[in-house]
Amino acid sequence: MGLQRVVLLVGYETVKEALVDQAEDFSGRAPVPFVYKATRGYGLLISNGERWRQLRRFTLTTLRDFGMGRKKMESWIQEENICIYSEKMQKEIDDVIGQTRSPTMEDRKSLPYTNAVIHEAQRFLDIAPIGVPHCATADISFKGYIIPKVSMITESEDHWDSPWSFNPNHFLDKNGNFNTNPAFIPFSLGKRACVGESLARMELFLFLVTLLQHFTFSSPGGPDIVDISPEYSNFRNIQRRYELIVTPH
Ligand code: HEM
Repeated sequence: MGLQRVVLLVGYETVKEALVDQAEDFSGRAPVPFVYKATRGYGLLISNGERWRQLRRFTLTTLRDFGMGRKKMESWIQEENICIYSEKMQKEIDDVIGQTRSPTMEDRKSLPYTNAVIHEAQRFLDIAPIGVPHCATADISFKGYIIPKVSMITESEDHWDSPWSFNPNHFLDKNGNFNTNPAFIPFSLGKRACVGESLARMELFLFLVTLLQHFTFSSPGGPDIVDISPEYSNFRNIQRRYELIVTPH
């Protein structure tokens, strides 16, 4: 962020109050120096004002035309792949889908544990820990403070039983049913929220379930030697590299 002043919004309620209840005031994108240098201010992510409005409308329409989050997209995603493992997820997937049929988004309702693990992985890995900084569109008033037009605004959250542990129970009720938590906002909220959210969610679910249907993933030194803390943590949390043993079923 260099020497620019930053206002940090902490806690889900504060973030929601700013990005949803006062959406227009907080819809500006801060000129993050390295992004600005790479893009010269062009493109949906970094632009502001009329250019951003037009790009956003165009992008959402185009993604919709390509079928983002729809049935057809589902069948394209089913043909690709990535990784992760857990015996419990594999058992749930075996019981509900088996190993021959491809998963569909409809299956998500019947796979609460797998769905909870995906949500917990996104929460815990926290790849964009401060989101993508916003800026106020004018001198605005928020919670009794005046935030000048150029201030940067970033986000942070804190709403979990054990925020620093990987625990899928953050997304399960006591009967093992999937339970959403409003503080889960990896795609952010409001007018600047991620335009790729439904595509990304579909990919995460279909990739993971397909992989676990066909492979078991293990670590050469056993699970205990895997360090799941990020190797670097700054604007992004960068995860460590691991060696994996991938065994087909
Ligand atoms: C797991 C995957 C993803 C995560 C966690 C993620 C997260 C985010 C976050 C936190 C923002 C900033 C929102 C804000 O400023 O309040 C964002 C913006 C954005 N995302 Fe994503 N995203 C993901 C995948 C995608 C995909 C697949 C696409 C493209 C199809 C995409 C396109 C964009 C664009 C264009 C913006 C800028 C929107 C704007 O400034 O108006 N993202 N994303």
